[in-house]
Amino acid sequence: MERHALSLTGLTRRFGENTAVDAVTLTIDPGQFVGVIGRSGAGKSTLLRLINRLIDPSAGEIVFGDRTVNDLRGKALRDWRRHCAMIFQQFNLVDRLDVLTNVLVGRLAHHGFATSMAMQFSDEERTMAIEALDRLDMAPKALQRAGTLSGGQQQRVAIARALVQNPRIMLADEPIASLDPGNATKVMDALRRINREDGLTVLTNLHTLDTARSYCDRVIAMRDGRVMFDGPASGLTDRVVRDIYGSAGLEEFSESVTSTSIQPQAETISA
Ligand SMILES: Nc1ncnc2c1ncn2[C@@H]1O[C@H](COP(=O)(O)OP(=O)(O)OP(=O)(O)O)[C@@H](O)[C@H]1O
Repeated sequence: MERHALSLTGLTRRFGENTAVDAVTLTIDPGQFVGVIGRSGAGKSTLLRLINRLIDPSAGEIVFGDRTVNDLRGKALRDWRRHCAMIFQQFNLVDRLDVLTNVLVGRLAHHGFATSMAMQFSDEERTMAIEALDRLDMAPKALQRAGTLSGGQQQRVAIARALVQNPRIMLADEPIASLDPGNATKVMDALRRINREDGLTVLTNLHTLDTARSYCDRVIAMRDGRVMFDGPASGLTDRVVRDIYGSAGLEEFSESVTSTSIQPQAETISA
């Protein structure tokens, strides 16, 4: 796998008068597990969407290895999006399709028009999809309709779908915001395992401080589009958080959602 640093320089995105991401400059080394935190509207989602070019920057540069991502067009841009797998708060699975087919959807970007329209996949791709599901303890559900799974199970299927893209970077936009604590822990544990086993860079927006502290090597705190803190999770003391967010912000981010000590809970829907 290509292992390159991702560098953002002066990255800016304006929506009319509003500057959602304001001159962000940072470098993410390969294999880092990075959490982006900040209050609602701080620019976290916009930052992720800029990186995978779902939206275009108003100014600044995104560089991955020797590739200037903000200049990419056409096939090169499609390849980049394939290299940056993204998972979302709402999972975005096709409810009526089975789990295995949902994972195989992650392979479509590797296909030409005809085979992708026909949803034709090779045996090798099916094996790859089953292996990805197995890593997330979801292989037994491969033939079940995605819509019948719990939220935590759906998110793990979404991670498997992202993995079969063979990504260089995994972007996760509030991946646990809709999940109960037990499922949130399983999803974060899965991301951490992939990060450690594959050396895959993970960049995830989180809305709880304790999750960032438990899982991230590095935390980036944003406010009004700017980076207010960038450092190891251990540097995020209550004092730093209060300085960045004010005391109201501290309460907002201190609530507990995941904890490495939480025992896995029963899934809300079982097969
Ligand atoms: N497509 C858009 N059009 C106009 N304004 C937008 C658009 N997307 C984001 N914004 C604005 O940019 C700012 C940053 O939004 P963003 O969604 O990146 O914040 P966030 O930190 O991810 O918030 P949340 O935690 O609520 O998702 C907000 O003021 C938002 O209203």
